Amino acid sequence: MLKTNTTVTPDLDLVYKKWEQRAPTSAPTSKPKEVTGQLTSRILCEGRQRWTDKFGDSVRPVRHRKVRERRRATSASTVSVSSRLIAQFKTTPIVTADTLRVVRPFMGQCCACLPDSKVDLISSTTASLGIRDILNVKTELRSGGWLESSFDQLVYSLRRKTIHKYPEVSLAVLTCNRVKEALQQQNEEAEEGVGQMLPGDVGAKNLLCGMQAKISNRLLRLAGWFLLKFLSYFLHSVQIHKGQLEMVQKAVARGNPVIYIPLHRSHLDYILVTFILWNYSIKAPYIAAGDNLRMPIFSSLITGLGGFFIRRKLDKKVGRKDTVYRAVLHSYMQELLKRGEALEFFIEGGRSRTGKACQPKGGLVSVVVDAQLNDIMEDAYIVPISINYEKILDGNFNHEQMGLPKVKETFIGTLKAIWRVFCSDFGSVRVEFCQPFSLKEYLLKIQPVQVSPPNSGSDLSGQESPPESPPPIHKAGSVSSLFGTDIMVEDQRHAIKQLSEHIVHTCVHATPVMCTNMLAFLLLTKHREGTSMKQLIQDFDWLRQEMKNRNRDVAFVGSSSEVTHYTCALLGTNLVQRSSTSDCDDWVEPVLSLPTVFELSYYSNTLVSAYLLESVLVCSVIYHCDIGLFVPSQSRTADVMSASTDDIMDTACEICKLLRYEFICIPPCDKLEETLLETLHHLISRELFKSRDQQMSANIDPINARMSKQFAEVCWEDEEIDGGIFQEQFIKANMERRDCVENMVFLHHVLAPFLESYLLTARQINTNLTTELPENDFLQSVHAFARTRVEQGIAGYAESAAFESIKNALKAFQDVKIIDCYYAGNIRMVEVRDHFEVRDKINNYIGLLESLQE
Ligand SMILES: CCCCCCCCCCCCCCCC(=O)SCCNC(=O)CCNC(=O)[C@H](O)C(C)(C)COP(=O)(O)OP(=O)(O)OC[C@H]1O[C@@H](n2cnc3c(N)ncnc32)[C@H](O)[C@@H]1OP(=O)(O)O
Repeated sequence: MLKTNTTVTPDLDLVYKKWEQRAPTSAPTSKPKEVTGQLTSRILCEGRQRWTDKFGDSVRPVRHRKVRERRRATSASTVSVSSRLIAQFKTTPIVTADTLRVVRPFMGQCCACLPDSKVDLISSTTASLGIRDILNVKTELRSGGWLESSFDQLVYSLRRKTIHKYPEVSLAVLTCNRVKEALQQQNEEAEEGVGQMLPGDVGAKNLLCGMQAKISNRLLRLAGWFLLKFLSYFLHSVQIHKGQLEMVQKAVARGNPVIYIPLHRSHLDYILVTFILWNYSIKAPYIAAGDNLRMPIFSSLITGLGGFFIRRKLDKKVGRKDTVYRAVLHSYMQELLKRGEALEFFIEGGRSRTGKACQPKGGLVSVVVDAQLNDIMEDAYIVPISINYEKILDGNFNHEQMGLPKVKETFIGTLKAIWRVFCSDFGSVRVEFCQPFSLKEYLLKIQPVQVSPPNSGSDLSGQESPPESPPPIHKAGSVSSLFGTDIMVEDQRHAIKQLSEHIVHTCVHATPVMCTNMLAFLLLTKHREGTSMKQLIQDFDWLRQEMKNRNRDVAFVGSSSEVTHYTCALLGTNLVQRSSTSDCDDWVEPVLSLPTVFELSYYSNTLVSAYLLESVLVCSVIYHCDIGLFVPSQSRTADVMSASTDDIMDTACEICKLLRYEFICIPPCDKLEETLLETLHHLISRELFKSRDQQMSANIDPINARMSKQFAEVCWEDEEIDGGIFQEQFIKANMERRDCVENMVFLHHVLAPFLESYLLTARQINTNLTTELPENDFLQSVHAFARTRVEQGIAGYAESAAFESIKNALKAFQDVKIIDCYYAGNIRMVEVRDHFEVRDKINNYIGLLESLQE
């Protein structure tokens, strides 16, 4: 059968290509019947054969019949004929099979800094348990009787054990000392004329009523059945790793609270997490929901399914802490934790607008840490979660990346969005539950937290509490730092920040790579001017191998050719354009105009983390060695300057520091210098860089000596550094080999759009920020400048006009003490720092960033 297929393939391709050239895509019905018939059966045959070859007869491609029929009916006008055919038979590349167990890397394992958690909950079989498609319940209904086969979803739903007891905590919250003291303090302030007087505890009661969840087992069961039935209308599969869920089940069984912390990509995230847990009969978590979701009908659904409402900003007024609100929220969460309930919150504080993880927020994490430090619970398990979509359900964020305000959620808007979702195709979703780790172990490992007195947890009210008493409520007024000069608590704040960053870093590196991420990444880094389909498929293969080498999981299988065609169709013609060329191969081109390019870079950004440090080092070498990477190859000289490792490392660290609002480059338990040195070594071993030793006299500063020593240790283990002489390493780019140059250009392209945003922000600070300005006005002016550059064709990368990057750049320049921000009333102002070195500093940054532009 395989033989027949291989012989048939070229002929059919030819017939099909000829037909496609004749028939315009707008008239797909003109396709001759015999071609459609032949092609259809070929694809089906090939697909089935490949499937059987790979997985045997026991596993079938999962595809909902209704979806197939509906998609057949609706897809005609939107995608080209070839793409449409591929989309219809997409079961081949997308797989939800048990038997994938051997080839896939097991993602999300605990970091080496948590040795006990790393070996806890996991067994020798965990990694090999394989992938499951949650929407396919047939595999779970073993008996296969009449009832099961006719009403599979209903039977499955009724068999879930969802009768859990959810505690009532209102009384405990309202009578706890923290809330009472907060009310007392507020009333004292009101008497002094600063705040508003509240009768008794009415204020706290109202706040709690509007906040708390009222989980209903019946509603959960109904929602579970509904989702089983309808998710397959717009999703092909929801893939999870069975081993990961087994670990979560074990953690839950221990009775300690489990804290689910997902990265936030879409409104479907929280639905999927509870839905998956429901599938495994695990108790639903209490989920922190921003009060922007408080809408008629939806509010009741949200609270009934586990959501509790929190303010997106805790304090209503800048500079005035709402102590009562903070106390109520804090006590509510801690009462739940005391009773062993699971919590879930989105640590980034909102959905990512860029496809990259956002900087984590510490507020809710601090409540959990506080509960641990105050022995409110014995221990808690943290479960980082990463969810990735082949196509994002929430549309795109182009509007906000163009500097326009976020459109507010409304009842009608939500209904429209749900309708739109039901009428579209979003491919598959992969949900990665990382290995749960013990909070106790993490906190014990961090010295500053350990040394804090037992009852001095950091909390939402920013308090330090004396032992044996509830924490006193802080004094209102401080805007930036809560704790003033109290070093111990400041340390604790830092520890909570580190924990949050650790969680986000784990999630980012566990994120499975979808086909849309890979295609967008290739188009934006390697083929901005477009390429032939043949070349694109080759590169797709190369990138798959790269991901494997970098221990990243790729969430699909199948031939790169089919996956590439399918991905082009899924992204759609407004992002990726295809045209036929004379040599019977398609030409594929990314759409780089504003604002479409932001959507493409959203998908591409998932992969940046895999190349981040290499790209940083290549940028550093470009800056120091002044290599003509961007000049045409014929005028390029192989004889290039070399630079000392110290200089290269310093600049690389500086770039990482500058980009700290874009990426968490390394987990907080690692040292940046060491990780960069390892990466440098790796690049030398790949021959992208050449290294050369130079004997230096001992008259050197200790930092340089240490760096070179470290480098020598990493690169040349047997090399001795003795007495006053050491070997200083010099690095230069390998311009002699074409593949090395191409690789460097590629690695440069990974970060170049971000660096361009930073460059134009620096230039605007230098020239336009002559007096203090409202931050928003200044941001808008930088953004207008960025857009104009794109429109005039001056910009190297249209993505550089992304509003999010410009905002991050401004924050970074504040961090490196070039600008100052302060509040004038409720308005945030920016100004250039009044310091004699500031101009030199900004010019240095401009120099560095300009050297990295093509
Ligand atoms: C089977 C069927 C299934 C169906 C199933 C359906 C499920 C149906 C459920 C729906 C569920 C919806 C879910 C929607 C999803 C969202 O709505 S996402 C948006 C809402 N969620 C979040 O934002 C969570 C993460 N955010 C946070 O943690 C933020 O810190 C907060 C709590 C929102 C506050 O933000 P903020 O006002 O901007 O303040 P922030 O600077 O973060 O700090 C606040 C305080 O925290 C403390 N803090 C902050 N950082 C630190 C630190 N490092 N150390 C110590 N203390 C710190 C301090 O006390 C600080 O106060 P200050 O001393 O600075 O004044």
